[in-house]
Amino acid sequence: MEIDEAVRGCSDRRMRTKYGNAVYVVQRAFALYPFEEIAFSFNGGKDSTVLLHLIRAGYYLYKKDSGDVAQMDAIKNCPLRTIYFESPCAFPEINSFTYETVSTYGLPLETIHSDFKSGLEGLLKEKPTKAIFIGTRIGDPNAVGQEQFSPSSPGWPPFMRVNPILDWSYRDVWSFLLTCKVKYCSLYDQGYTSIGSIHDTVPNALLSDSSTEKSFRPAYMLTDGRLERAGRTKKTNHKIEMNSVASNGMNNIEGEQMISRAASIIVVGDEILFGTTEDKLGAALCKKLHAIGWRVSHVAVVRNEIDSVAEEVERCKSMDDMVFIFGGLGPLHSDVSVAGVAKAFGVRLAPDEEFEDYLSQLMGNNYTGDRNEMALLPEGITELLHHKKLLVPLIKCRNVITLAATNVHELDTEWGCLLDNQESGLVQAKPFVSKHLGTTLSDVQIAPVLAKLCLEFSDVYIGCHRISRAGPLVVNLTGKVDDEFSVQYI
Ligand SMILES: Cc1cc2nc3c(=O)[nH]c(=O)nc-3n(C[C@H](O)[C@H](O)[C@H](O)COP(=O)(O)O)c2cc1C
Ligand SMILES: Nc1ncnc2c1ncn2[C@@H]1O[C@H](COP(=O)(O)OP(=O)(O)OP(=O)(O)O)[C@@H](O)[C@H]1O
Ligand SMILES: [Mg+2]
Repeated sequence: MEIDEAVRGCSDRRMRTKYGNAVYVVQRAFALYPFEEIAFSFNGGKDSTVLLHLIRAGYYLYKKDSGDVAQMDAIKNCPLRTIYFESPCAFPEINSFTYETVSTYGLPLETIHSDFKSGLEGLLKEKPTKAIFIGTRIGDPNAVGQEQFSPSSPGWPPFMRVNPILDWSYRDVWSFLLTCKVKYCSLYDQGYTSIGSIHDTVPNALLSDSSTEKSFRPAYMLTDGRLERAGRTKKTNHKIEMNSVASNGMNNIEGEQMISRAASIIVVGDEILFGTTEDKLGAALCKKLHAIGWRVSHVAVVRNEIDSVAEEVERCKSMDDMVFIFGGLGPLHSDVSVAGVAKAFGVRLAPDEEFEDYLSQLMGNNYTGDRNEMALLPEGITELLHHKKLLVPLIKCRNVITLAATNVHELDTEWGCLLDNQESGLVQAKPFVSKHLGTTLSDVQIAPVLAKLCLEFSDVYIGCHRISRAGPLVVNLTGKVDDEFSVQYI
């Protein structure tokens, strides 16, 4: 079978792994459901073209494994029921490719001329349909929360959505199509990277060829797969939307400075709780936040357990403007921080191609790329914070920033990068002003004075601490200065 041979014979280990997992899903679907009750949702797009060839390969392997050896030569194609929702707004190139392809591969086509939901209702009434193969991939707007086998949503007719390429990246799709040398719709060679209707799809501007006017490079040349939908004009790109919300960096409008900001810090480390290591980073970060006028509401040390991290993140993320996490980041069994953040936001971990590129550059041959657990980041909520001084960008999930620093020196660098980066959301707030007073008055003498001051100046922080029981008491007064240089307290 030519697809199976092409992939198994290629040198791209990651491709072979992705292919192996996807054809396994296809084979299980054939084992689970009667062949005539399975359909393939095909629309001539690149993802469904990949899926078509995976289904052909999976069907061949399924038949081979079931001992249908006598017929093996005959199984060049997979005569699976194929459904196409044809719309008058489809590109003519998509329509012609779809029709040509089903004819080339002997697919019995059922064309549906209504919207997805009512079309599927009609289909299920007409013919029992238990499962439908779909080319959904992580990163598609409708992929969030789906697995390789996901029942249709409430309100939709009942069937199993089978998504064999759910974990494939944009680059995986193109590696496969090019490795197998299969035909794909001609629009992809004209700069289209994801195809909707003629009204909402244009070539991806990131592929525009500056040397020749109005010409675009082919879709496989797009390097950042997250921007594959940049040519879908009417729909907003989730990532871009998030960036614009978060684009309130240090040099932002003065109005931002009036707002009081609070952060919490979560330190992940069994070794700190065992008492074998001392946390220095929490204290250093408190100082840095204080220096830019942020209040630290809370520093917590938690165990290297997904649930401990998740519970703490869940508490802090809704309480404070920003949450910082240290520790538990990397490939070790105890590195659970990112998984804890994902759990706190109720999303799963999904492969991030860009992050993976950084890791493979950093680790060279030690990073194999087919086991990419370290490049799994919380789906749909992750932004990468880049800086030329960082070898690997920092991970920001909504208002939670995961720091990679393991000592104070590394923290200094990362902090500088965060302050430089507009997307970090670290706005400069009004600075604090602090005064420290020492007194040898006894606690009993000073207590009523401080109580009165607390009542009178409720927006000034008044704290006390001692170096020793017998020594002097240090009183700390902290507030913020307003524009007229009088004290406007927090
Ligand atoms: C065969 C098939 C099954 C679908 N099942 C569901 C479903 O169960 N729930 C749902 O919300 N959308 C379902 N959809 C709609 C898709 O989520 C999505 O809206 C559609 O693929 C359009 O994607 P696009 O906006 O990227 O073009 C289904 C679509 C197809 C083709
Ligand atoms: N009009 C349609 N008819 C049949 N199936 C469809 C249709 N639109 C979407 N699908 C199914 O949903 C999947 C995801 O659609 P999507 O548009 O993201 O991918 P694609 O069309 O294959 O590739 P591209 O992202 O380049 O447009 C398709 O692979 C296909 O299985
Ligand atoms: Mg499409």
